[in-house]
Amino acid sequence: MKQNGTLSNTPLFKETSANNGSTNGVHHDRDIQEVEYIGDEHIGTSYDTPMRSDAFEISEDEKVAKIEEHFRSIMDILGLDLTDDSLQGTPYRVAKMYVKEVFSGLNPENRPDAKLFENKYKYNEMLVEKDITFYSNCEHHFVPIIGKAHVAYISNGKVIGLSKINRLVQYYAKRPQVQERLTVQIAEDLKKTLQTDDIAVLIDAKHLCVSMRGVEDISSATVTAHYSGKFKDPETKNEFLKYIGQ
Ligand SMILES: Nc1nc2c(ncn2[C@@H]2O[C@H](COP(=O)(O)OP(=O)(O)OP(=O)(O)O)[C@@H](O)[C@H]2O)c(=O)[nH]1
Ligand SMILES: [Zn+2]
Repeated sequence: MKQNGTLSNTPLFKETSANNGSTNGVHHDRDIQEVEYIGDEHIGTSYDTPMRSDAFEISEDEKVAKIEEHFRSIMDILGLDLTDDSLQGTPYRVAKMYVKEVFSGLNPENRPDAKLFENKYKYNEMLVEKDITFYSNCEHHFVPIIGKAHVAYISNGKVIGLSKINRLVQYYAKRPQVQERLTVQIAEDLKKTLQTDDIAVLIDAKHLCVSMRGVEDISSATVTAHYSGKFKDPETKNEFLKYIGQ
C-alpha cells in the first residue's frame, strides 16, 4: 500500500483524526485552519482535490484493471463490438491513460521534487515563467481543458529550477479539475515550496465541455488568477500582466 501524505509537500490527503477536514466521506488534505484562508481572502472551502480516504488502498495496477473492466462495460452498453481488433485494446488503453498519464497527478508520489537553491545571484525582481502549455480534464465532463499558465514569484532568498515550475503546473493539471482550483493549487504549492507569499498565477484556458458540447461556444476562453503578497500591489500586478502580454 502506498503511503500517501508522506512524499509530498502537498499531500493529497493526510491521516487525520475524526472528521478533520472531512465531510460526507470526502476527505480534504489540509486541516481546516489551513484551507480556510487563501492569501488574505477567506474562501471558506478547501482547494484540495476531494479524495476518499481509502484512495490509495489499492495499487495502480489494480486501478487499471478495474477501470478497464468498467470501461469495457461502457463500450459494450454503447453497442460497440469489442471483438473488433481496433476496439479490443481500448478499455485497457483508456484505463492506463487515466491512471498513469492524464490523472497521474492524483498520486502524491508523482509530485515533482523542487529543490531549493540559494538566491546567490541577488536577483530580487519578479521571475515570470509564462506560456506554460498544459492539458487538464474538466471534472464535470471528463473532457479536456487546454490552456496556458503564467506563473511569477519574487524570491525570498530561495530559488527553484525553472523547469520545476512547469512540472508543478503539469502535476496539478493531471487531475480532474476546475480551473479555479487548478489556479489556487499551483499558487499554494509554490508559496510553500518557495517559502514566499509573493506569487502570481494566471491561467487562460479553453474548456472542451463548453466548445465541443453543451453550449458549443468555440470562441470563449476562461481566465483565472491568483495574486498574493507583493502581487496584490497594483504596480507589481501590472508589471506581471505586461510581461505575459495581458
Ligand atoms: N466554475 C467552473 N465551471 C466549469 C469548469 N469547467 C466546466 N465548468 C462548468 O461546469 C458546469 C456544469 O454544469 P451542469 O449544468 O451541471 O452540467 P451540464 O448540464 O452538462 O451543463 P452545460 O455545459 O451547460 O450543458 C458547466 O456550466 C460547465 O461549463 C471550471 O473549470 N470551472
Ligand atoms: Zn466540463
